[in-house]
Amino acid sequence: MSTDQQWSEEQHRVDSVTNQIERKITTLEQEVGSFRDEVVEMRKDFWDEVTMNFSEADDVGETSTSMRQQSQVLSDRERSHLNTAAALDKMKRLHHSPYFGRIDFKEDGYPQAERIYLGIASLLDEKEESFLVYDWRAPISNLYYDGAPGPITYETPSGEISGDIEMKRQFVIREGRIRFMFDTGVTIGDQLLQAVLSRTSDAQMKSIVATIQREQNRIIRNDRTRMLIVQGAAGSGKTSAALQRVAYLLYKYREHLSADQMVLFSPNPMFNSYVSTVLPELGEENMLQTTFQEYLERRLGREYQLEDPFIQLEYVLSATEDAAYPARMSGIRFKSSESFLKVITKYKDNLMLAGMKFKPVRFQGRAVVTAEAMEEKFYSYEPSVKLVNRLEMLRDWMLKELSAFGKSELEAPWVDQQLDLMEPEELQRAFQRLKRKQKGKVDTFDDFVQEREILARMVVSSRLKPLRKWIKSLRFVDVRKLYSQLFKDQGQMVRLLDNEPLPAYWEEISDMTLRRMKEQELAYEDITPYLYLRELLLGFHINSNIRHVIIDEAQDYSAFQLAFMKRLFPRAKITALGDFNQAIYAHSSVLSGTGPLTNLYGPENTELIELTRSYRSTQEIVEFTKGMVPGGEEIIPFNRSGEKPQVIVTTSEQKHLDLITADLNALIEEGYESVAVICKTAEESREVHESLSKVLTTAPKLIKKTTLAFERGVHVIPAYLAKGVEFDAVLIYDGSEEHYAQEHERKLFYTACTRAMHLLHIYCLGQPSPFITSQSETLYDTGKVSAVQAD
Ligand SMILES: Nc1ncnc2c1ncn2[C@@H]1O[C@H](COP(=O)(O)OP(=O)(O)OP(=O)(O)O)[C@@H](O)[C@H]1O
Repeated sequence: MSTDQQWSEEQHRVDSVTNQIERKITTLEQEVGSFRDEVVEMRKDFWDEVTMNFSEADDVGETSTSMRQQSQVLSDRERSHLNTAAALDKMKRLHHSPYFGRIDFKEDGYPQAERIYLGIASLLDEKEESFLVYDWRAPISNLYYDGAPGPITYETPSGEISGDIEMKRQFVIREGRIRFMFDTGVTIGDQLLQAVLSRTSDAQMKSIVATIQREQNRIIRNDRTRMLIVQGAAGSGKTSAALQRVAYLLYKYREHLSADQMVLFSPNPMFNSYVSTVLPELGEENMLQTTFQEYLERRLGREYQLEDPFIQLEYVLSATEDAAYPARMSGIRFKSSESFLKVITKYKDNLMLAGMKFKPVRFQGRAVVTAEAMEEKFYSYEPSVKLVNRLEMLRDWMLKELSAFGKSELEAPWVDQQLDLMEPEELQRAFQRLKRKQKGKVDTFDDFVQEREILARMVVSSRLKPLRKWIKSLRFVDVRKLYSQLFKDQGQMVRLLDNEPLPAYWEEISDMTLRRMKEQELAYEDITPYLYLRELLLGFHINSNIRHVIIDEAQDYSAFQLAFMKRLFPRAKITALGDFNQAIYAHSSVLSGTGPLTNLYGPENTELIELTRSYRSTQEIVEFTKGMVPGGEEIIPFNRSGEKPQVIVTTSEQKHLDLITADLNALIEEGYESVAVICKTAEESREVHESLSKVLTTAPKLIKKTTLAFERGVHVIPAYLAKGVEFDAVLIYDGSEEHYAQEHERKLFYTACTRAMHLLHIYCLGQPSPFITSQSETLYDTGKVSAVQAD
């Protein structure tokens, strides 16, 4: 406990630092103002300042030098303006809460300990000699997160430093006043974390820099491994750690790394908005954010109707009675597997020898180059030449064939017809164009024969232009046929599989795939393999600018997709964050210790960090939910108490809805800011939303896969869209046996329940799910919700 004297000394320091910040703010505001005025003036006067003279060659040179100098001065000023504005912005962020931690570190060989204060940015004193505040990402700040009081060493760019941590202290400073202050031991104090976690949830995620835990710090500061896998329980801070890690890397490598060289793959667009404020809060620009589906749409969306993962999941969850269900499931598993990846790779290798499919080049219904001729040509090249290079050779040959064809068409009747249809002005314009192109070589229209030939050439060339473009972009490779072929020829698939068996229901899988492709559709499980095959054949569209790829909810990616991403970003380090207990998609989990994720770069380039402490939910909710999943006994709740989860059983739909309505109204009345009614599917969410809209005092919001922003209030949401986000209170709409009993529904149910921070109420229309009843009755209460009695 800190004494009054310590408190007043610290407050004194806060006051002094705040005063210095205020003085800096005043100076910087003046500087920003004058730079801005200067830039505005310079832009206005730009042309006056430049000496303009174009009469002689020398003068032109002088003019351009003058322009260059002037624009150099302008861009220097603009840069100064931006830098000063950024410094001002930083001061403003520090103003009301300049720091949150202190350590006293005595370096070996020095008589006295240095007091090191940590904040979200660094601050020098007025003489610019010593640090009043260190950035939380500075090397020395690591001591705060990683070290307990006692002897310690830490790394700096200039070598290792050893010493003793004599004290570690935490603050909460608001509006320049110390609100909390306490000294802590090994970890960053429970008290502050208690306070932070007891708050109500927000529409936007918050930064956690003041309370980063030791194991999270390992994730944040890990910058050596090529592949960092984080397996963490629900609410263990995976997303938080990932975002602070981005801020850390941007700081540490600020000379070489910018925000647009990092990309975060999120589970859905709403999640993007949920996390988008963390980095700006820390004074950094956001990294690029996208979803895997968005990427796929960009690549294939114009050619096919693409199924998204949510539609696939809806099918998996609700079509169990469908006769084709087992085959679809078997297909999903197979097409997401590493085996299928190998099949496609081998298939491509085999295509070097035989089996390529081409689309003929046709013009006005006539073959310019037949598919057979292309095949023959393709296989006439040296077999040792790479497939992509052979395609390029083929392309060049085809372009020549097309030119020859064009020549042979000059006398064709359709060309005459075309010329007859041209208006005189049109002819004149065409001629002018041609003249420009040929740089005056063509003088007049005198010679009729020459004129006709020139124009005919032009007409033919313009009509063949799309074909030329088509050939140049290698679209003559019939990827659709090649992919279909995999499902048409069972013998070939058996050979490609080597010794592995064909997946169950192979015939049905093949029929299903071919049928959908005929309709110009690709099932979600087919999209990545299809794209992979296309890229293998035509060359990978790689992105070498990206240096860090962060994959959140990594358990939702198939082995196939991850391998694909590895190729896509050849120069990137990957951080994959996930929880195998939340793997709700039909493809198997990729997060096991020796699983496909580790295989991507090999164990020597991979590090796995596990997070077992769960921060989001109260102890009671964690104790209850951890019993639902295998390995759950490892999950440690953070020491924050609340009421036990409630299980409310009803027998009539009307009563069910009445109880939920009363509960929601009571929660709103009590001041809960974000409440979710979590349903199983989108269809159920729509129906529940409709019913609740009629009876609730506050209009509920329906969350759909297209919802972009996350707001406070009452939400009705399908469980799979609630991934990654959290609510003060969660009401499971129907946790009955009928809804959640199958093994594949276990993780979905777990995911839904673990979204709750403070309250979890599970309504069951009928017998409760076995995921509830298989647990000790001491972990939950039954039917105590609100004044309304359950039946
Ligand atoms: N060190 C910390 N200090 C303060 N809050 C924390 C800390 N770690 C996690 N939290 C809080 O716990 C909650 C869960 O964190 P986060 O969403 O990052 O977890 P997650 O592991 O990604 O969860 P899930 O897999 O269930 O989506 C958030 O409210 C976050 O702010």
